Amino acid sequence: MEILTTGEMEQADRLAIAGGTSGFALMLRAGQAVADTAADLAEEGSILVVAGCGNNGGDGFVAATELAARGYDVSVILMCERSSLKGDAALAAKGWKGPVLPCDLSTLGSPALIIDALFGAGLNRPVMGDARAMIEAIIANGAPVLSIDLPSGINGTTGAIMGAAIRATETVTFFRRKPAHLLLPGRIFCGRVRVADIGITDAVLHKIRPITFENIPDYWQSVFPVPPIDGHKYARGHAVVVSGNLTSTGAARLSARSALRMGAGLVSVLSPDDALGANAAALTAVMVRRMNDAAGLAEILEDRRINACVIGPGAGIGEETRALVTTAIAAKRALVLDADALTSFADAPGRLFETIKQSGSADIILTPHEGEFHRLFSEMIEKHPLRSKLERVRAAAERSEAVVLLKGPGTVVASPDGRATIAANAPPWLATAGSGDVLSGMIGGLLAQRVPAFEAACMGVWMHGETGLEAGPGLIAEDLPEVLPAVLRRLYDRFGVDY
Ligand SMILES: NC(=O)C1=CN([C@@H]2O[C@H](COP(=O)(O)OP(=O)(O)OC[C@H]3O[C@@H](n4cnc5c(N)ncnc54)[C@H](O)[C@@H]3O)[C@@H](O)[C@H]2O)[C@@H](O)CC1
Ligand SMILES: [K+]
Repeated sequence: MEILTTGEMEQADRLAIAGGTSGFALMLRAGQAVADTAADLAEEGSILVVAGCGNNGGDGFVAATELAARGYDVSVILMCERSSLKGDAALAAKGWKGPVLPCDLSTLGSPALIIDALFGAGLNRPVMGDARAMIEAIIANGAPVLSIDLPSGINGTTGAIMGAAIRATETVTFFRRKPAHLLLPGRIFCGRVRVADIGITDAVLHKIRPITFENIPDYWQSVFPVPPIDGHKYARGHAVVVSGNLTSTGAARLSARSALRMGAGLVSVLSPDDALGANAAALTAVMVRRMNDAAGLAEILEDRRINACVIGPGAGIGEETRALVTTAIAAKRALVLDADALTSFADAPGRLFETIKQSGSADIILTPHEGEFHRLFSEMIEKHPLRSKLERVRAAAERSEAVVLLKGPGTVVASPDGRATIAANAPPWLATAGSGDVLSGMIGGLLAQRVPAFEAACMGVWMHGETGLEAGPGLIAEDLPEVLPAVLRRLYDRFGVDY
């Protein structure tokens, strides 16, 4: 499902209006959708609408009118003079026949529900003065809040808090979600999000050409790998994972096991001599091969059947790892660079980006967490400190010419061609030691099955989140590959794949 920035949503409104649906008709539908949700949230008791001076307030007036017509006890507070309302908002206010209370914090009372119609997409500066005092009074009131379009104070495009913001119980937005409904901190402030149809047709998307999407199976279903009945293991690819030395081998094994569970036909751990025994003793279906340095890796990669490579989990930081990375890039294998493979370039990220650029490879994925991301892209972050996570990852993909996956709550994946996805399915207990190693392996397993890099990264992130949900609170990283079959089975059922 597409995600629209507030600018793109304005364009959608304009295109719908140009197509013959008036702005006021859109507002009427928006207000009615809000009234429907309000009726679900407050079966009895009074409803207070707090309206701002723009069209978000207009939606609030329509909802108030609709709810009063349904017999609810509704009151409206307006943050400006009624006479200063313009356009559709002024028309909407005309439809409201009840009193309009001035902005007085003492008149909030004890409503069963507050409808937040202060600011929506038009919020364009930090909230101060009366508006901020009102937001704080609504928070202090404690009544459930239904926000229209966005919780007031949240920037729709970045998800940032502009000074102060309402914490909604539920948010009703229109046509498509906005980045703030998925990006943190916005997502936390939205509560449940409902997307209402207000009569804008999907045809407008052909003109808008959105490049941001929710990371859900619908988005990558068309490239989800399903082995054919007559397939054999080599057709499912061979992934290799580079192991660290004797004291740090677990991460690579965890990653390798995840790649195998994800469906790679064969997976090998490439191990230095000192760790061969440890790796061999701990692995069964995953194979072990000796590999001591970049020359050894180059030799192994002469086998064209090895088509995907994961470097980073427990690999160690330094020149040796840098050499392994440049060797794998030069060998043009689909590649996941994680953890130590990224930190090894912290002092000279340009060297990594230049190597990627020269290779012309489209199948390289960088999977940093926030710390590693800062180390690699510090120059860019210093230049544009206020960018949202979405904007930062998109710029990083453009800079590195690789797919960039920034881990954390609300993982964002971006492609150098501009496409990006935001995930919202990961539970917080997924933040545990080794979880990232599993993710890199899952993606490696998808690359081995020849899923294109951007989709493999998106798919891996979503599946990783689902395995977190499946394993539940208390999970440890080892649990994640073990519950992957259950997640895959559900996906097969959802996609209607026979098995
Ligand atoms: N035709 C349309 O464009 C539609 C718009 N809709 C609604 O309209 C909303 C957008 O309306 P608007 O563009 O009028 O914007 P808003 O109603 O979100 O707010 C804009 C007003 O707030 C002021 N403002 C912005 N930041 C402020 C701050 N920090 N402190 C004080 N004042 C501030 C602006 O100067 C402007 O007067 C959407 O969120 C949605 O709820 C819906 O009715 C559907 C149709
Ligand atoms: K609002």
